[in-house]
Amino acid sequence: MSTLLEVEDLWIRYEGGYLLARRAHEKVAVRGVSFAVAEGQTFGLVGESGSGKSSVGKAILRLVQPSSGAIRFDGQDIVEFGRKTPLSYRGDVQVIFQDPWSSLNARAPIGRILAEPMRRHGRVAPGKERHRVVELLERVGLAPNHADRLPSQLSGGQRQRVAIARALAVEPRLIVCDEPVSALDVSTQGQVINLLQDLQEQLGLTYVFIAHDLGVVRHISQQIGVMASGELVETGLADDVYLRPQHSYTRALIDAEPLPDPDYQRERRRARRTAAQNTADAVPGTGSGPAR
Ligand SMILES: Nc1ncnc2c1ncn2[C@@H]1O[C@H](COP(=O)(O)OP(=O)(O)OP(=O)(O)O)[C@@H](O)[C@H]1O
Repeated sequence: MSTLLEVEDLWIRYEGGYLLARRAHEKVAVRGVSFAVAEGQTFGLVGESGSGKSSVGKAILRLVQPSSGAIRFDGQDIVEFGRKTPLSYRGDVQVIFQDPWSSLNARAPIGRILAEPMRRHGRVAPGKERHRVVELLERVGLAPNHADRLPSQLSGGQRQRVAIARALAVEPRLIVCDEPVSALDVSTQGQVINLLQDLQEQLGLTYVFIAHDLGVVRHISQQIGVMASGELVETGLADDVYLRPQHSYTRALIDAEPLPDPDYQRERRRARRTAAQNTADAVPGTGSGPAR
């Protein structure tokens, strides 16, 4: 499997304005983050609020310019684009935000919201727009007549499906999913995650999936990276990170989940038993370990 996205030693600093000609403050939001994502796979990026996840996503989307480091997409360093981002990259890399309500034009019918990016990126032949819109709506589980409705006439889950369809309209290769289910109720969250997984299988999409809930990220990711204070403190296969976390911050993140996963609890009990056994084995005369 080939690597589609490679982030290498990424640093992002925000300058906080100037006070009496002196720099008031500088915020280092991302500190030397590196990871790679294979084509067709999902890299989950988790961490609490303010840990720097969205800043990494924005740098991939070219919404912030990194202070240093490289972001290679299909081998090309996109940091070197500087101020000019080619239209082809804007099409290849799309985003789904947390709040579909604020990311969709409230006054435009859904059909227009979907047709506009297709036209801009030359992804539709003249006269074929309605056909493509209906195709996209069906792909995300909506009905053709949703094309004539306004965002306000849809539920939160349906609006997020429209946001997904809009991302698909330009036939991207990579989608940055920035907390795409955080604003939805639990049953709708599951449906949207399943939809994203189905689309990945059907279209070979690659995702960077940002969330604060490790339980959600685990279900959709092959690899997970855990961020704290701008640094990637742990990375690995999704089940290893979730079931056998090495970093205390990762454990705290899982323990903070409202409904601890039974797999995780079972794995933690097993790890505690093994640790107790090892201690007993190492200290003569304690526990059930053999006396030496
Ligand atoms: N434009 C900006 N100017 C100054 N500081 C910023 C800016 N954007 C983000 N920050 C700061 O950078 C740090 C990382 O923010 P970021 O949004 O990347 O974190 P996050 O983990 O995605 O948090 P959340 O889940 O709340 O979005 C935070 O301390 C934030 O206040």
